[in-house]
Amino acid sequence: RLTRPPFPPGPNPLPIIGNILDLTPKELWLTAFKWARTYGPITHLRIFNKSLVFLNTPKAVFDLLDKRGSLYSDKPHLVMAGELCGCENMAAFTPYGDRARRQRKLMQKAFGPAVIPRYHGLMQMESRPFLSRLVSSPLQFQDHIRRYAGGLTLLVVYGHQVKSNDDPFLNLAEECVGILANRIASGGGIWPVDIFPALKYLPLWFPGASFKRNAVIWKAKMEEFVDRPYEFVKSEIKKGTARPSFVSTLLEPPKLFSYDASTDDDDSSSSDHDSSFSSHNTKASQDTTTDDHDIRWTANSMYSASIDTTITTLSHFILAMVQHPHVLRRAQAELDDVLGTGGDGLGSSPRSAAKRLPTFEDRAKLPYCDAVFTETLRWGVPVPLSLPHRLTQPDTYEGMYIPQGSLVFGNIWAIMRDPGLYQDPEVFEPERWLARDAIEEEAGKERDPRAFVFGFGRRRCPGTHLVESSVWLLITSMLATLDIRKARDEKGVEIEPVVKFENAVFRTPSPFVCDIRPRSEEALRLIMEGE
Ligand code: HEM
Repeated sequence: RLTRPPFPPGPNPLPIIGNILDLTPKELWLTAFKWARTYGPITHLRIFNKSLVFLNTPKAVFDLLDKRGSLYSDKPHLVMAGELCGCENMAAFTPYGDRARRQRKLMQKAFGPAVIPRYHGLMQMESRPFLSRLVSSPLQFQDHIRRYAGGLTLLVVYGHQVKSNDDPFLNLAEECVGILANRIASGGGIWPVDIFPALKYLPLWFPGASFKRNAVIWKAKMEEFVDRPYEFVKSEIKKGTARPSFVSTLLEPPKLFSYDASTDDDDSSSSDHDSSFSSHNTKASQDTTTDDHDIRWTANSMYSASIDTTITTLSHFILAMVQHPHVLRRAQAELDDVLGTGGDGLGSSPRSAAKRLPTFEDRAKLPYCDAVFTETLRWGVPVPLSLPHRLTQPDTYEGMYIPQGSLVFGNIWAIMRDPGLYQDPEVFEPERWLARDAIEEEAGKERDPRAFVFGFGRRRCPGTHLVESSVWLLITSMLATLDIRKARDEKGVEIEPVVKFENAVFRTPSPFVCDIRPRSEEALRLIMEGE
């Protein structure tokens, strides 16, 4: 003790309980940001005998979470979330080891970069109904995004097609992701029982054991969330009506899903969902040690992780457009130039809307739209403290001691709001990404929000490549066809959107009032085509 280096700096702990009173159940990233400004690249807190470490600079996150990934890729064993609430098998909670590697392999098969082009057709097919739902009930935009994101993953992972916002699987997912993110993981996910595991033996009726009574209810919900869509696929397989999907292809022995990278190029234009899997099913996978349990939980992990993150990102995009009409107009002008214009100029835009919806082939010609997407990720910071990693051995970094078992948070919020990295970081300014080679140059690469907002090292988000395509397509499709602006009251006065962030893990804006409508009659026709 006397010879080891000091802990990283941080707020003074109280005797025994440490810094527990410094933690906030909501928006912990705002407090962690203040610590970063006060204490520098690393902040250390102690909760009873557990260390919490916040890494506040790109150098600190890359040095530790990336370069020392073999030490920093475990996940905390949380008695409350994992054992009592039954989440220990979800990918984001799986300890680093064989099971985590098997799960990530499966996710790579479903959503690795080379596979994504196979879903392009499906995304394009789903984006038009999304726009049409948005136009018919714009105030429910978060419901529509939920349906799009959940629907896309449900179709790809379970072969289930969502037909309404009231879909039972979508409702179940919303309820469970809400419980997980805002109840179980509230305040960083540390409960007294995580500090004193013996508390788990308290009988349910015992005063102060309400956490256990809640855990019983939440665990039952989580199991239902994992099992119901999975059992659905099994029964569809039995009936012979299963759509090809990630789960069905892994479950049907003669059609084990095998991903063969050499076949990517010739299939990239595939435009129907079925071909994402079925055309590649003939070759049985030789290395499949996957069992029912792995498939069940991996499928659920991808599904549950895709919904809130996408809702959050796209809600930030809509908010940014409402608050920055000049950005919307510039992006629309770029799209009009590339897609061609026509029509009557119903909307307030200087032009009258694009002639067709954007496709992935247009992307290279739309640098400003790409800049809007990049800036949305930076400005919105969907998961501001990432998810905690656990350190498996004691470590020393720049003369500071980080104890074994520390929970380590990449403080993405502090990085995305660092004026040393991004001038006027609070300002939504896509132009910052247009400076020549802003992202390609070495210095630019280090600033690219994609290097941060999806987490770090061996636990980095496996959904990044899907998001890169699906969110880009939705953003550009909305820009091409819709005007997004402030709503007006009955006197015609603009209503400023009021936004609150009341979450513990995701930075999801509360629903806000805005006006979303087609840019022109022609845009409306384009949206409604095929309805
Ligand atoms: C804009 C959207 C998204 C953002 C910002 C995002 C961000 C993140 C972050 C910050 C993490 C924690 C990484 C870490 O521990 O270092 C994560 C983990 C994860 N994400 Fe995403 N994500 C998004 C969309 C998705 C989608 C669409 C999927 C599924 C298709 C997905 C699946 C997962 C899974 C399974 C994990 C846990 C990985 C592990 O612990 O090994 N995410 N994500």
